[in-house]
Amino acid sequence: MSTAATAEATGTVGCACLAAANGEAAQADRLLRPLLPALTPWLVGRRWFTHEHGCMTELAPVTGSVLRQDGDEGDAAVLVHLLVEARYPAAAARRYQLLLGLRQTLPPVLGPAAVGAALGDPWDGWQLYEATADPELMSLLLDRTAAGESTRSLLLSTTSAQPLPSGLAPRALAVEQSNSTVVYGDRLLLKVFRQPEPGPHPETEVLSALTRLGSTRTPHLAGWLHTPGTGRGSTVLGILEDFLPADGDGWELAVRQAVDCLSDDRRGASVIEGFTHDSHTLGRAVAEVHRALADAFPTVRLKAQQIIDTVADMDRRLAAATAAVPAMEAYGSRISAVYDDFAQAALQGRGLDGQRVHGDLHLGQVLRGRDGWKVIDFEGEPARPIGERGLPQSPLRDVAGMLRSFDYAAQHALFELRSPGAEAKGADAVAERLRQERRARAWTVRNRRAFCDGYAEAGDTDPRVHPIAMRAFETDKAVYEALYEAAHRPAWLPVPMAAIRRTVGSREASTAVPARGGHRSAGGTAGPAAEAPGR
Ligand SMILES: Nc1ncnc2c1ncn2[C@@H]1O[C@H](COP(=O)(O)OP(=O)(O)O)[C@@H](O)[C@H]1O
Ligand SMILES: O=P(O)(O)O[C@H]1O[C@H](CO)[C@@H](O[C@H]2O[C@H](CO)[C@@H](O)[C@H](O)[C@H]2O)[C@H](O)[C@H]1O
Repeated sequence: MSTAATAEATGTVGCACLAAANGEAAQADRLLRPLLPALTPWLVGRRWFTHEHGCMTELAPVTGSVLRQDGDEGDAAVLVHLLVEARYPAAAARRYQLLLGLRQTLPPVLGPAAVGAALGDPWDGWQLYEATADPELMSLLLDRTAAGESTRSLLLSTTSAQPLPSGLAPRALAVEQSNSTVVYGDRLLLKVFRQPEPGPHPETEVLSALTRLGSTRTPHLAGWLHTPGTGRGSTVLGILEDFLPADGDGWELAVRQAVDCLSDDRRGASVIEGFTHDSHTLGRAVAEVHRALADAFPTVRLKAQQIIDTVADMDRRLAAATAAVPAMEAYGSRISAVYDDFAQAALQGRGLDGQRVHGDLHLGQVLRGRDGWKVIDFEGEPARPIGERGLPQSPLRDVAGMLRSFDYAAQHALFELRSPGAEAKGADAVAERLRQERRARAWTVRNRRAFCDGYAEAGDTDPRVHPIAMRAFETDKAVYEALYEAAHRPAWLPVPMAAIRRTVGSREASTAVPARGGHRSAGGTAGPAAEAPGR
């Protein structure tokens, strides 16, 4: 890896900064203009691009900078860092962070990252591509910013006075969700936020607090990329954390085990119980993380008004989901009844403990390593405004997210086992399918129970003593999932819809709607042995 220097927007080598405060957008505009023709169609196809109602009218530059290797002959790879704003006639603008590579000729290995050709100076005819796929450029980014030779619009702050390890080989993680991730030599991981917003970032806040506390259940924060300034004047662009070696994330491990457990061929006593120990230790790990978060951030007692506000928020989400998912309409009043139970319990004086939470906890957010489960991705729920994600909430929300995830894993295992045209293959195939469905339900119940047992042992509360709150949180999560699936994976929509059907059904079947005075908390009291709702 050669050394590097920053270059000006014009592409002239030797100037350490791109944009002075004045005219920053104008310089970014000069950078963006030749890239726009190829960039726009590519951008709208990204998994992290949000499609608003109405056509995007403009992709406007906000800031831009260029990093290039020192001493190159003008034909080496160039890294263009851009913040751009997608603008719409009738929706708020959205800001995106782009890391783009430019080379005169694209090597075949970078073919899958290709965006198109630049048109106009200073890179007319150069090939544009997604830079996180290019190890050379990702080394350049980390080395330069770590050396403090950043551009004016891109800085790296670190949590330790020790220098970062150098010479680590970068590789992009193939999974691309809301963000893009690059691993450096299995030591460090850089997560690039694709829709960065000004102000403090929930994940930086949580990981820096937990790193200070010495938490062993979460990755240590090594640093963060950001724009200059302080408070709301600065934008966190990415975080650098320890890479946690793992045999897999909870989702892969759970689905793999559930497939074995559901199928006739692979079943045995050890397979049936296969994941329950993991679910149990996972419950304990999540309780430990909740305890650490309660130590690091303020805790509150959520009283009637706050719970009523939460219910109003759930109702708003339900309205949005009903507009987006026609099948939701049939359940609207029954879902509202689940939320009303929660509000009623609060009005009868039963509160809940509130604290900083994860906000988007599911099996994909936990990694199983040699020393147990680790919890990652503290960005909070992507659909919530960033400024609200750090507000104290009931940790039962996270528990509800994880319980929903066990249902997802079992349903996904069923999907993987589906043999096309089973019905046409006769009675045996139909009977096998029914067996698999029964086993999927049993797998879910077993693992939810094991998780709650672990959580109750290591934490302050057993989620099952709060059936009313849990039913509301799980229903709200399923409504969120329906919205998410409708937008991103319509084929998965039946999973949350089936959960909603069961949850409203379980409310109607139960006699759990409590009599006045019969509760300890807004969650209600069903006794510690009660099964978590939704089954
Ligand atoms: N500290 C870490 N150590 C190892 N792998 C990680 C770490 N953080 C994230 N990952 C991996 O990167 C993937 C994406 O990370 P995540 O924080 O969930 O990003 P996103 O917000 O885009 O979903 C995870 O599913 C996990 O496989
Ligand atoms: O990981 P992200 O922060 O991007 O979370 C979003 O995407 C998740 C899907 O990748 C989505 O999770 C839903 O699907 C999971 C299986 O793919 C399942 O384990 C979760 O229980 C389910 O909610 C998540 O809701 C969304 O915010």
